[in-house]
Amino acid sequence: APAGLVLASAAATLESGAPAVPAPAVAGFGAGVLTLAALLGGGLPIYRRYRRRREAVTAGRLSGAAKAGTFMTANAPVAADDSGENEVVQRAAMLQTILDNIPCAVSLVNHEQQLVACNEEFKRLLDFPPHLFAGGLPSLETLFRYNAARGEYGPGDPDQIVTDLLARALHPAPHSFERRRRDGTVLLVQGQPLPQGGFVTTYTDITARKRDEERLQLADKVFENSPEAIVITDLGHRIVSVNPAYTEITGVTAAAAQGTCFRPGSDDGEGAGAGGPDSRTVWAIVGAHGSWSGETTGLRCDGQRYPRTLMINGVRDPETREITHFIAIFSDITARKRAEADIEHLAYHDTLTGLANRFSLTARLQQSVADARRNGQRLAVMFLDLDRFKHINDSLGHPVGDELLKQVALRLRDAVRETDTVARLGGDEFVVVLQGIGGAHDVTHVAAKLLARLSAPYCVDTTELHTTPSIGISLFPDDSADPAALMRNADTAMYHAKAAGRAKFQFYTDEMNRAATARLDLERKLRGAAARGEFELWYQPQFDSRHGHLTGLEALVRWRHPEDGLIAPLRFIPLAEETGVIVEIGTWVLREACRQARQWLDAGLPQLRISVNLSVRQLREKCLVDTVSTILAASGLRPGLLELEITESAVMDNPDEAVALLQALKDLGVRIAIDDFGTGHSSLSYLKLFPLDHLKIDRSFVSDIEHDANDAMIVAAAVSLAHNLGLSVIAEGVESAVQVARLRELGCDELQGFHFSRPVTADVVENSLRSVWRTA
Ligand SMILES: Nc1nc2c(ncn2[C@@H]2O[C@H](COP(=O)(O)O[C@H]3[C@@H](O)[C@H](n4cnc5c(=O)[nH]c(N)nc54)O[C@@H]3COP(=O)(O)O)[C@@H](O)[C@H]2O)c(=O)[nH]1
Repeated sequence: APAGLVLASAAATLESGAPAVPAPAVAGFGAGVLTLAALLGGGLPIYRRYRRRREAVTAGRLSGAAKAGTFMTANAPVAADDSGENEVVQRAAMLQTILDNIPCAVSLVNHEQQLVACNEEFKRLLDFPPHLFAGGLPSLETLFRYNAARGEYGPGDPDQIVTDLLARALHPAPHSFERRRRDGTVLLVQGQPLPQGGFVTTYTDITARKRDEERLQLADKVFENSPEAIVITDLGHRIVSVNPAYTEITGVTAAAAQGTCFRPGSDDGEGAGAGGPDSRTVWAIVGAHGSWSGETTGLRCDGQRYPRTLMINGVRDPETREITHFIAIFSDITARKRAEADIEHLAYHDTLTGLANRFSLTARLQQSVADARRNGQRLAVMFLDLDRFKHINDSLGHPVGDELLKQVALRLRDAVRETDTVARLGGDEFVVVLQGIGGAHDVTHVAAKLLARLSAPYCVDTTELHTTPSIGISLFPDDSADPAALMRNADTAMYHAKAAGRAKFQFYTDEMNRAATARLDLERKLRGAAARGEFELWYQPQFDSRHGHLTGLEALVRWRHPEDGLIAPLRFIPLAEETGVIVEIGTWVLREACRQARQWLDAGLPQLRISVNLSVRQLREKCLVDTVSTILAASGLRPGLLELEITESAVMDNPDEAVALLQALKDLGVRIAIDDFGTGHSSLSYLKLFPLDHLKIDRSFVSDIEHDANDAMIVAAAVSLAHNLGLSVIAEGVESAVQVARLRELGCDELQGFHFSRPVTADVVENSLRSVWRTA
C-alpha cells in the first residue's frame, strides 16, 4: 500500500467527519491530506483522499470521548479533480475486476482476522451461503466456525478446531495444502502473509487434476503389478515399455526388451509345430482391424516355449483418433493348459491304471466299429476278469489289489498293438479291442498270449501273487454290428469261461446268449422270492450205517415259482451265491429248519439232528453268529440239535478266519460238519484246528466205489483221518445196496442217499417219523 494509506473499517465512518479512524490507524499523522482506504461493497478497498483538520479541544466543545487538552480530528473528502482520486478509484475497480475474473477463489484477511476482500468464486467454490455475507464481509472466525460446523476441516470438536485455526492465523506463514471436501472436491489452498499483517489466500479446484493423477497412479500400479505381461510398442512394433510381469514370463529385462520388435505370434524358426498364427499374421490383422486376441506360443529367453493368451489393441490419440501405439497384454497359460490336460485325462482314463475308462472305451469302440465297417475289416472285443481277485483284495488289502491291477494293466498294454484299445471298466474287469484282425484264429492267438502273460506270477512288495484271467470274446461283424451288443456278448462269453473252470477264453455263441437271457430272467425272479414265500424246505434222512436207525435230516431248499413250478437248487443256488441273494435264502432256511424241528419235537416226535447248508456268502456275513443265535433262541430249539454244513472249499479258502468263525459258532452249542469232503484241498494242520463234529464224504467218491479202488482208498483214508480227529463220518449219494455194504466195511458211521430216500416234504417226514423211519 502507498505510504500514508490506512485501511478503515467503513467508509461511512470516514465520510461522517467525526473522529473517523481509530487512533492506531492514524497515529503519526498530523493535519494535511491523506489517503484512506475504505472497504466498500465487494470488500475491496476503495481509496479516497481526505483532508484532515486538527483542532485543540476546548472546554466548551467537549463531546463524546474527547477530552479538554486533546485534539479533535475531522476528515473531509478532497475533490476528485484536485487530488487524483479518479486514478485510485479506477485502480481499485480494476483490482476488483481482476479478482472477479481470475479462475480461482481469493480471500484477503487483515491483521484483525477480518475478511476484507474476496471474489465471487470464493463464495461459490467454498459453497458459502449468501446469509454469511448479508451484513458485509464476515470475520475469519465466522468463516472458520461455519466450516468447522459443516465438517469442512474433518472430524473433531468444532470449537477446538476454530480456536486452533485462529491462533495459527495470527501468525500467518506461507502455506500450501490440499483439502478434500466432503463432497469429494479437492481444493488447493495456498496462503501468503501480507506485509502489513493478514494474509491472502487462493483456492483452486484441482478435483479433475487429482482424478487424473489418481487415474494415472492407478494405471501405473496396474502396469507394475499386473500378473499379465503388458507391452507397449510404437507404430513400428518396437517395444517402448514393458512391465515386470513381462520380464517374469519371458526372462527378458525391460532394458533388454526396449527397442526390440515385439513378436506376438507363434514364431518357430525351426518350423516345429507351435500353436497359433505367426507374428506377421497377427500384426497384419491388428493393422487391418485395430486389434487381435487369441492363443499363441511364446518363446522365453532360454529358448523354452510356452502357451499364452494374448490381446493386442491399437492406442488412439484422443483428439486425432489416429493410432499412436499398440498395447499387448498376454499371460502364460502353461499351468492352465496342464490342468486342462489333466482334467481331460481324468475324464477319459482310469485313474488307477491310466488305461482308457468306460467312457472313452465306448467312444473308441464306436469309432473302431465304424472304421472296421468302412474298411471291411473284423474287430474283436475281449472282456477279461481276474480269477480270485476279490479274494486277493479282501485278504491282502486294497493297496496290494491296486498294485496287482496296475501290473495287469501294464502286461495287457504290452501284449497288444499300440492301435488296439485297452480299457479298465472298474474292479478287475478289463476290455481289449483288437482292430483289423483277419479272423477268429488271430484272436485265439492273442487270447492265448494274454492268458499266458496274465497267469505268470506277480510280485507285489515282496509277495508273489497268482491270478489268471477268464476271457470272453465277441467278433464284429460275426456276433453283432452294434458296439453295445459286442460288449454284452463278450461279457456273456467271459461268464461262460469262468463257469467252465476259469483261466480260459471263450468265444461268444448264440446258445450263450440264450443262457445269459435265461439267467437274467431267473435272477430277476429270484430277488424277493424268499419274501414272497416261494421257498419250501425238503428233508433227506441220514441213517446209522450199522443199526439202521434215523440219525438226522438234511434240510434242502426248493423253489416253487408260481409260473415255472418247482425249480431245482442246482439251477438257482449258484446264481443266488453269485448275486448274494443266498444270504436272504439261507437265513430263511435256517429259521424254517429250526422252527420245523422244534414243532416236530413239540408234537412228540423223536428228537433228531437237523443239518442246514451254509453258503460261502453267509460265512462272510459279519452278523452270521448273531443270526444263528437269534434264530435258535426264537425257535427254542436246543443248539445241539442243529448241525451247520460248511463246504470244505469254503473253509479252506481262508482257514485262519474260518477257525475263529467256526469256534464262535461252536460256542453257541451247534454241531459243525464239513460238506463235500475230498473235493477241496484240506490241510491236515487246519482240520485239527477246526471244531468239527462231522465229516461228510462227497458223493463223487461214493458213486463208483464198488468199481473204483481209488475211491475206496480215499474213503478209507478219510474215515481213518476223521476217526483219528474224533469225528464221525457220513457218506452222501448212496444209491445202491452194494455201496451201502462197501461203505459199512470202510467204517462210515452214517449214510445218506437216494437208496434210502430222496429229499421229501415236511409232511412226508412227519408221517414217516410217526411210523418209525429206519433202514431195512
Ligand atoms: N447253501 C445252500 N445250499 C443248498 C440248500 N439246499 C440245497 N443246497 C445245495 O444245492 C445243491 C443241490 O441240492 P439238491 O438238489 O437238494 O441235492 C441234494 C440231494 O438231493 C442230493 N443227493 C442226495 N442223495 C443223493 C444221491 O443218492 N444221488 C444223487 N445224485 N444226489 C443225491 O445231494 C444234494 C445234497 O448235497 P449236500 O448239500 O452236499 O449234502 C447241493 O449242493 C446242496 O448243498 C440250502 O438250503 N442252502
